[in-house]
Amino acid sequence: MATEGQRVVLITGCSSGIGLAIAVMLARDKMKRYYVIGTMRDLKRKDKLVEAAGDAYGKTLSLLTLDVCSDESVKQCVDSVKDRHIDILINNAGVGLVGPVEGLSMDDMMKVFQTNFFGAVRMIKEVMPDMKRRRSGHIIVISSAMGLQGVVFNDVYAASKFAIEGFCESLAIQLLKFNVTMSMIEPGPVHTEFEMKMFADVSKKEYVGTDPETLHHFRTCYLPSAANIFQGLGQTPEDIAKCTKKVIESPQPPFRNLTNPLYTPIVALKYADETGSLSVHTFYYMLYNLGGVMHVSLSILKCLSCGCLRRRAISPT
Ligand SMILES: NC(=O)C1=CN([C@@H]2O[C@H](COP(=O)(O)OP(=O)(O)OC[C@H]3O[C@@H](n4cnc5c(N)ncnc54)[C@H](OP(=O)(O)O)[C@@H]3O)[C@@H](O)[C@H]2O)C=CC1
Ligand SMILES: CC1=C(/C=C/C(C)=C/C=C/C(C)=C/C=O)C(C)(C)CCC1
Repeated sequence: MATEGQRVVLITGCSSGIGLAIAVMLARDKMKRYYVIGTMRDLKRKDKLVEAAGDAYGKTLSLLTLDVCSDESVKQCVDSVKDRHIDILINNAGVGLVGPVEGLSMDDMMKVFQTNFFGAVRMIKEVMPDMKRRRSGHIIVISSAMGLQGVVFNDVYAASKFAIEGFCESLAIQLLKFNVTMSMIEPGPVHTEFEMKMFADVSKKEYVGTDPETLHHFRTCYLPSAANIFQGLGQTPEDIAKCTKKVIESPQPPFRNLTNPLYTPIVALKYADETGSLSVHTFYYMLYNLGGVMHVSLSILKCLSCGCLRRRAISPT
């Protein structure tokens, strides 16, 4: 149970990846400032978390079952927390989906929205009223850089993250009146099971109904580029946990938090040209003309982010 002065943190989707890393980092906080309730839809998958948490398990970390797609599971879980008191809610549970839209089933698309959008909404609906009443709380959503900028062949996944961004951006304004803070964490690619599941899914699916030309673009242009981008720009779940902890501990937590300075220029294109043409045409060019030399584009991106290109341009000697 939480002790006096500890902040109670409930995290969804802690069986792997980012959720697991955040749970471990907060539960192992040197000053023991957090009492973490790590949740997952199937407690049979708890071993990795328990092992990574070490002696924090049973002290500053406890586990509960929670499926964000079920009203009953969400209510049961929150009701079982002492006084339903949650200081920080971290909506992390999420699933990916890639491929040509015409080759994806409506069921697969709905599952993405059920988890990434309605799952987070269901959690917020259950936890937020208590926070408002107490005039205190912090709601965090592990969104994505794809919640700000669409990426080819990720149409439905990006839409689910845009949806949760729109929902939270609207809600954040009202919540200010109740001293409840809202923050989005927006990672680019991160090496987790998400990446493995995506590539495994792609190798199984046939995308029936997709014309050969589109399938060719997907398989020979997009997939190799995406693999390069994960390899060249991918962060670790611990990087995202560190960024999330910093946001939690900030006296004035920002609403938007891009986690990857190397990916930031990709999102910045959107703000550089409000018509949207710059980003659409740049990504078209990167995908279809630079696909084969994506590693060169990534090096340029890295140099843009670290500033060395600018420095070289200013003093060319
Ligand atoms: N990896 C990446 O490149 C990026 C990921 N993100 C976002 O980060 C979040 C975490 O993903 P990541 O750690 O990478 O991927 P993982 O696949 O490693 O983790 C996803 C977690 O969500 C859980 N989950 C899925 N559906 C449900 C559900 N209905 N109820 C409860 N939990 C569920 C999974 O549980 P189970 O084990 O039961 O399947 C798993 O614990 C997601 O929201 C994702 O969109 C954002 C940007 C980049
Ligand atoms: C192919 C391709 C791109 C791919 C980006 C990818 C694959 C990003 C993945 C992000 C993830 C996985 C976010 C999770 O939420 C760019 C860089 C836009 C440039 C144009 C070509």
